[in-house]
Amino acid sequence: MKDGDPQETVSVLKDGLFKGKGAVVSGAGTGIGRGIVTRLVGLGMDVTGLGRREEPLAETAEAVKEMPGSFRYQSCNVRDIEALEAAIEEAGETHGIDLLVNNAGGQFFAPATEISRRGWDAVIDLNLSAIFTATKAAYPYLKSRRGAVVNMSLSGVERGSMGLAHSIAARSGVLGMTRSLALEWAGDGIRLNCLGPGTVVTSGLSDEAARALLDGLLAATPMHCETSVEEVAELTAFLASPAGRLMTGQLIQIDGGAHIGAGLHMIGAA
Ligand SMILES: CCCCCCC/C=C/C(=O)SCCNC(=O)CCNC(=O)[C@H](O)C(C)(C)COP(=O)(O)OP(=O)(O)OC[C@H]1O[C@@H](n2cnc3c(N)ncnc32)[C@H](O)[C@@H]1OP(=O)(O)O
Ligand SMILES: NC(=O)C1=CN([C@@H]2O[C@H](COP(=O)(O)OP(=O)(O)OC[C@H]3O[C@@H](n4cnc5c(N)ncnc54)[C@H](OP(=O)(O)O)[C@@H]3O)[C@@H](O)[C@H]2O)C=CC1
Repeated sequence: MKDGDPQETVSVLKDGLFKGKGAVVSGAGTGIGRGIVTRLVGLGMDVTGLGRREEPLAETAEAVKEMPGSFRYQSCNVRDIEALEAAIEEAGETHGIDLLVNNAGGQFFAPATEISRRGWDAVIDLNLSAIFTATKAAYPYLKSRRGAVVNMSLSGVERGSMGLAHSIAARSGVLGMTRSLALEWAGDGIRLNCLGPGTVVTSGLSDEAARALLDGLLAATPMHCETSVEEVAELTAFLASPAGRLMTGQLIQIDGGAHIGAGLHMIGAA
């Protein structure tokens, strides 16, 4: 996506769509999270952003300050259960929750034999347990607004992946949880879905080891292209919109066909 404003290029939703609506986005200071905040605030939403570091969150605030909605942020480690519950409650009381985006996440690449129990627990806490905590804490607010949840997953999560046993286990758990809560909460009008982005070039993928993977990831992607932050943001907003009214319990892979192609899951096999 090289020409023009990348968000303009993929924008299909109408201005003011989310005026008066509220959202919580975790991992809001960087990469995909910042892109999602930017689109939601651009569409008129009042958004609370969470993350551990204040500086990137403040940069997100600066980037959206002239937009139609509003953005407030709170430093919060989503692995701290009480802090996360309190942050969700505060956001719910401040502007209501029509949309919860569980985006904070990450892992390290390592073969299973090199993942210690503490390393396993760290990745499960961040990518599975924190999502359960946030979603459960948001339930009363989601219920009163007939809201939506978008959980950030990975392309190819159903296939498994070399070097990501912990992360794939966590995100498979999130998919199971998403589908189970989609059933339990359908009567409340709450919808839950997972998004599986392919390769998104963000700061999270900028260290030397990760960059070395990029060529392999793109070669294994049938469309040989990256997924843009703006594409993930537009799809997230779509899922919260009236057009997404009947979508629940889905894993939507936005990845140039990566999950049906040669196999990102074999990266690192050589
Ligand atoms: C299907 C294939 C798709 C491929 C595409 C994949 C694209 C994915 C992209 C992204 O996810 S982008 C976002 C990327 N950003 C990150 O991943 C960064 C986030 N990572 C972290 O924050 C941390 O790594 C962590 C996993 C949350 C751990 O955080 P914590 O601060 O708790 O860690 P430590 O206290 O340092 O260590 C805890 C424990 O973990 C072990 N460990 C840490 N790194 C490694 C490693 N590289 N290899 C092996 N083990 C590691 C560490 O040693 C500690 O264990 P003990 O030594 O105490 O036993
Ligand atoms: N980039 C990619 O190719 C892909 C990414 N994904 C997933 O998308 C999501 C966003 O990734 P991306 O934007 O690329 O990566 P980033 O590393 O830029 O974003 C991760 C965000 O999560 C926040 N975060 C991490 N740990 C915690 C924590 N314990 N408490 C609160 N916030 C935390 C970080 O903020 P802080 O450090 O300040 O806490 C950061 O803002 C992740 O779940 C990632 O795994 C999925 C597929 C592909």
